[in-house]
Amino acid sequence: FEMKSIFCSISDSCDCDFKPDKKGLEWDLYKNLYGQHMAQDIVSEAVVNFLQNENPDRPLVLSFHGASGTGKSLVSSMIGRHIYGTAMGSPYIHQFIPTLHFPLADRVQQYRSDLKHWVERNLTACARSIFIFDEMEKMPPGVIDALEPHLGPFHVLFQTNYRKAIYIFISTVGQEVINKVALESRQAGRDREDILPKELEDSIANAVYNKKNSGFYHSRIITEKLITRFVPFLPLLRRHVERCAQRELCQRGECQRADVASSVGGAMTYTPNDSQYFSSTGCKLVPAKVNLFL
Ligand SMILES: Nc1ncnc2c1ncn2[C@@H]1O[C@H](COP(=O)(O)OP(=O)(O)OP(=O)(O)O)[C@@H](O)[C@H]1O
Repeated sequence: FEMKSIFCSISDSCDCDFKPDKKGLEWDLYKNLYGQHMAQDIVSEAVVNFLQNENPDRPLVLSFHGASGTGKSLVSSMIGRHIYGTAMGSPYIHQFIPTLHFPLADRVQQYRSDLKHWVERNLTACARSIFIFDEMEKMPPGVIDALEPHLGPFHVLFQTNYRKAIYIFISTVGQEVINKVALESRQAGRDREDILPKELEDSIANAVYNKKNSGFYHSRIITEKLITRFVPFLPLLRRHVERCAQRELCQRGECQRADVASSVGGAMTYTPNDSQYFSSTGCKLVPAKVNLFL
């Protein structure tokens, strides 16, 4: 480990066992992520461009937003899989879960210092590390700002290159804004695929900045515009839920049971009450419902 760190500092190019499969990532997003045209486009473009760059001038910082079960964790594991060949098993992919790693609001100072040192240590060992912060809505405010200096364009500190890292933040904050735009668009008879990221980005940034008791509340990461892209995940429709069910069935060798996929679609709860467009749990309960109907 020591030798490797020294080598990495000197060469400024410690890429670990970084073997990006850019085509594989694009294909996986296109084929296996349903109903999320914005996430497909933004993630493909941002990640592929970033990976192509031998010497990026700042890290890639993505923030995923949307309701539960819409594919946020799925996309973060796709990114991991196509960069390090394994979703979460790689020593260069680090996942933080606030309720586990930062449970106490009165320990913010301690968490800040732990987080900063921990990220620095990992980037010294592997400049292409990936850091995934799940459930940002549950992180005590202030903790994440410890990373502010690392997310910007300036950092080559103590010979560690901080600009090759990928940070992914995941949260449900912003779902109201996203779901509102999805609903209005549907009511206006507009195609779902016509919703553009630029209609949502500013409102998502506002929502996270103003959401009390959550990770980005009054965070300088937002005011300093250190998030490369906000990635909106739309609420899923019944047809997407049925596709999730169909895929689950195929994985179990029951591909022909379209009747089960349809029953699963029928068994979900949909919102809003009157029009029943959007699955309130996305595809999350699909495996459980498949068990029920199979
Ligand atoms: N858009 C989608 N396309 C295909 N499969 C999906 C999609 N959304 C969810 N799924 C399926 O549902 C499961 C749960 O989704 P996922 O964990 O990605 O949700 P999430 O958005 O991260 O929600 P949460 O915040 O509750 O964790 C995934 O493993 C995946 O199989």
